Amino acid sequence: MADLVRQRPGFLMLYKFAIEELMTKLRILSEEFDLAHRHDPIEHITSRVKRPEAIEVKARRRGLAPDLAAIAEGLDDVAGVRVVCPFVSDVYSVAEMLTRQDDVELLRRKDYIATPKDNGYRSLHLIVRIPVFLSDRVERVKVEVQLRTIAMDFWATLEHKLFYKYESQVPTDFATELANAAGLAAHLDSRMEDLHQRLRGPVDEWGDPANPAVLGQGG
Ligand SMILES: Nc1nc2c(ncn2[C@@H]2O[C@H](COP(=O)(O)OP(=O)(O)OP(=O)(O)O)[C@@H](O)[C@H]2O)c(=O)[nH]1
Ligand SMILES: Nc1ncnc2c1ncn2[C@@H]1O[C@H](COP(=O)(O)OP(=O)(O)OP(=O)(O)O)[C@@H](O)[C@H]1O
Repeated sequence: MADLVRQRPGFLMLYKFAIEELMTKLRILSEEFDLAHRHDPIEHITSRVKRPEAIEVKARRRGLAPDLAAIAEGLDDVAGVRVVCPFVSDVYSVAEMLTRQDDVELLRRKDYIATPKDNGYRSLHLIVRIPVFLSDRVERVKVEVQLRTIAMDFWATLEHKLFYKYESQVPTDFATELANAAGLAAHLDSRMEDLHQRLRGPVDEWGDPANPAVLGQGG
């Protein structure tokens, strides 16, 4: 299957283009929101096209037929974008601003912030489909968008390194430690969110903080 993917470079190129389209949308939201509200809701963005070998492993695990149409249909994360936000409220704002765009079709939404996974994993996942305009046609391509805070990303990145791919082998006491650590990260997020809201204060009729002095912007 990995060879099949490699032999058709146009297949993965489509996902690369979809990522570029989505990254442009996110960069525009980031810059414009910052200008309008004096707060950038995006800390950083990363992306990846899944490697042919990883596509093969996952396609086999899912029992997919060995053809590109089955992979495109059956795998949602061949193209992946990860948006890391300063605050939890930013995660939901960015998701909302992205999914209300006319050409972004929301296929699935999993809120692992409202309902964390048993191991403690928290993030908001969206599967979206966006149009990619080619020389002779338009292709609608799926992209997995993971939105999370810096604290959630810190935990998930280290957990991925330690355990994610070896879930069944995690000893119980390790799993408990890990879930506790995720709880600490969530607590930190909630304290930082509280500070953020207090610093912003009530917003005026333009959507700007009514308390610029507190942000160091008062005359
Ligand atoms: N570090 C970490 N990442 C996770 C965890 N769960 C999900 N993810 C990430 O989120 C992606 C999608 O996970 P889900 O939304 O649960 O999707 P799924 O199709 O049910 O699960 P997968 O077969 O893992 O893709 C995964 O491929 C990982 O990149 C986790 O427990 N730890
Ligand atoms: N949506 C995404 N955006 C950016 N990076 C991602 C995304 N999903 C996974 N990654 C990163 O890509 C790297 C390779 O991950 P891989 O393609 O093997 O998938 P995975 O999501 O970790 O696992 P699985 O294959 O079980 O879904 C990892 O570092 C992972 O954190």
